Amino acid sequence: QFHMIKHEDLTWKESLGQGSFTHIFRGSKTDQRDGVTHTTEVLLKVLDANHKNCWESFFEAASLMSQISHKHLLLVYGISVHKSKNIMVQEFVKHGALDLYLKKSMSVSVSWKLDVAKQLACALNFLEEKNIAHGNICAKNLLLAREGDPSSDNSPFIKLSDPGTSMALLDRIPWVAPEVLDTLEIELECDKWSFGTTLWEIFNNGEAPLQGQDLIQKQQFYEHFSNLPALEWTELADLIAQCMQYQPELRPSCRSIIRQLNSLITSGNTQVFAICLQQQ
Ligand SMILES: N#Cc1ccc(Nc2nc(N)cc(-n3cnc(CCO)c3)n2)cc1
Repeated sequence: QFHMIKHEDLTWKESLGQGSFTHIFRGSKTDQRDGVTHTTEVLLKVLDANHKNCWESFFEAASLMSQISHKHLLLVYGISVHKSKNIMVQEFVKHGALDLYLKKSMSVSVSWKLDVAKQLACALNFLEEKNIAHGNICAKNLLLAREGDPSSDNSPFIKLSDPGTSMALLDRIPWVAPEVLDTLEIELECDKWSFGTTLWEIFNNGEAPLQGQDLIQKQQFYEHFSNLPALEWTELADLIAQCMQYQPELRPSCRSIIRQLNSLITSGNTQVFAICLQQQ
């Protein structure tokens, strides 16, 4: 159900790091179209040979993303199978994963963060309308295509990456919704929970929630119905709390999330505007 790419059409460049079961490389692919050779910069995501057992979810993720297209969904060109390696060929997104970007550049503004949050909410709304659950929403799976900088006033642009191989569920606490640990089913409401966790990450400069806690402590976080430490901005903390409700049916719809983000953007701008007026 997706395009097969010949191994000889791929060029491998430097390694860009390792995920849990995957290794990523910068690369390029060539293809002939109407007799002309095109070379495209790509991201090569290799699934470790010794994790072949989860290659189904790897390819399922790829095929899901390649069947639908949206400006905030990562483009997957296809897959390539060579010897014992399964390779997903993705569009190369210029600035890489958002969690690393936020950790590096501590100076992104509140409006920048709200803009990114709104783009993610739009991507989720698109998936919700197609009744597709992503299952692995987190800052690491948000890729930054455009930095956007305050001077030239152009805004950031993100792409939601493939769900990736479903890592061990306990490791994904507190991104994975609590009910998933019981049902092992990914529903639309699960993405709302993960959206709340990702919002928390974005407004904590990419810091991972429950950083450094071991699996027992993470399991207890759910057993005690705990919540993440609330942000100072109470309206934003409220939105995160709504998304991270233990009862899935009480979590807000994407439309409600977008509406609340819009009013935070407006109120944020109003506050900045008021401060500017005071300073005149
Ligand atoms: N320095 C640097 C730098 C690194 C990477 C990119 N580009 C890119 N493009 C993609 N399609 C996917 C990813 N990617 C990054 N981490 C993961 C694993 C977690 O999802 C996937 N990175 C750009 C610059």
